[in-house]
Amino acid sequence: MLAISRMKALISTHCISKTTPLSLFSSASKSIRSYPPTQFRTPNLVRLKPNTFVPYASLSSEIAPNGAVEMDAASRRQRSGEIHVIVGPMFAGKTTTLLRRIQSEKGDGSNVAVIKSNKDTRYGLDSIVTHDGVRLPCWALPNLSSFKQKFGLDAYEQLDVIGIDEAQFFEDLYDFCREAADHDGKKVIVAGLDGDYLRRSFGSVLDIIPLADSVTKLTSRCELCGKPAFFTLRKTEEMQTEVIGGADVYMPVCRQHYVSGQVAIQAARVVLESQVECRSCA
Ligand SMILES: Nc1ncnc2c1ncn2[C@@H]1O[C@H](COP(=O)(O)OP(=O)(O)O)[C@@H](O)[C@H]1O
Ligand SMILES: Cc1cn([C@H]2C[C@H](O)[C@@H](COP(=O)(O)O)O2)c(=O)[nH]c1=O
Repeated sequence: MLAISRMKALISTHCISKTTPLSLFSSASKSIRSYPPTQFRTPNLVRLKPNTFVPYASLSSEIAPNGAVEMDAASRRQRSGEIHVIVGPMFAGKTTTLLRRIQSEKGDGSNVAVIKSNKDTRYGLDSIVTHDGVRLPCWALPNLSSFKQKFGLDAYEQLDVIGIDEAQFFEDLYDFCREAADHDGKKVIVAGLDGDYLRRSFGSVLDIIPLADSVTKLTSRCELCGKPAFFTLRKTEEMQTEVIGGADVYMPVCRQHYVSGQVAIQAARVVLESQVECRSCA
């Protein structure tokens, strides 16, 4: 109770109205600069991008000849970031959706960058590529913490939107997304597998759901019956979590075919293992 009344007193001494977001009380943002959600909109705010509002008084930006509002680095840092997560099984269109959103942001005049894991070397390291062959240049990195340094600190300041593909392979996903959205004011769009071939949580993708503004779960088509597919079946006998591959190794399946597929694969594995044992006995 004491703590709550102290907090209330602290808040009232700042003379902040009821509509002020809590982020304004963080030590990092002492002045009132940016207002994230639409419900906090007040008449003296100007709209820069969807869900980005900055008071006229603090606006430090220029109108480009094409009409786009160009923000300086300080304004970029002070506005509110966003995190959007796209999940689903393989072949569900996660990369396609990420690519479309990034291209749409670019079309709106945002500075964008896309990162993918350097573990996935299927289509080379310089682009993210959908299963349909659509590609976009990207940074292939071993981890996300190296991005700022590699991209360059000045260039990072200028970024509005960061896309992350194959997010399940990044161990530092949670810290990177939180820092980029909460402190650096970036919009982060993350695409990745929520589950592995055994339907276990994959990497840190599910850990960032509590940080997210939106979560989109996509489905594919079951390769065996054409019904909506929620899961990824591994067709080979490898048992480690990470095995890079495409349609040669994996297929999207519905619940019924996931269960029957797992039984068939397990039976095949038993047969193979007994054959190996027989050979070593002979
Ligand atoms: N075996 C397959 N099953 C389903 N879709 C496939 C398959 N092979 C290629 N595709 C195509 O892949 C597209 C999705 O590609 P992509 O966006 O890269 O998916 P994800 O990133 O979710 O794996 C589908 O729209 C479909 O046209
Ligand atoms: C299910 C599953 C997948 N992987 C790998 C296979 C691919 O290289 C990527 C997923 O790519 P996509 O863009 O979603 O098509 O992840 C894995 O290593 N382990 C798994 O269990």
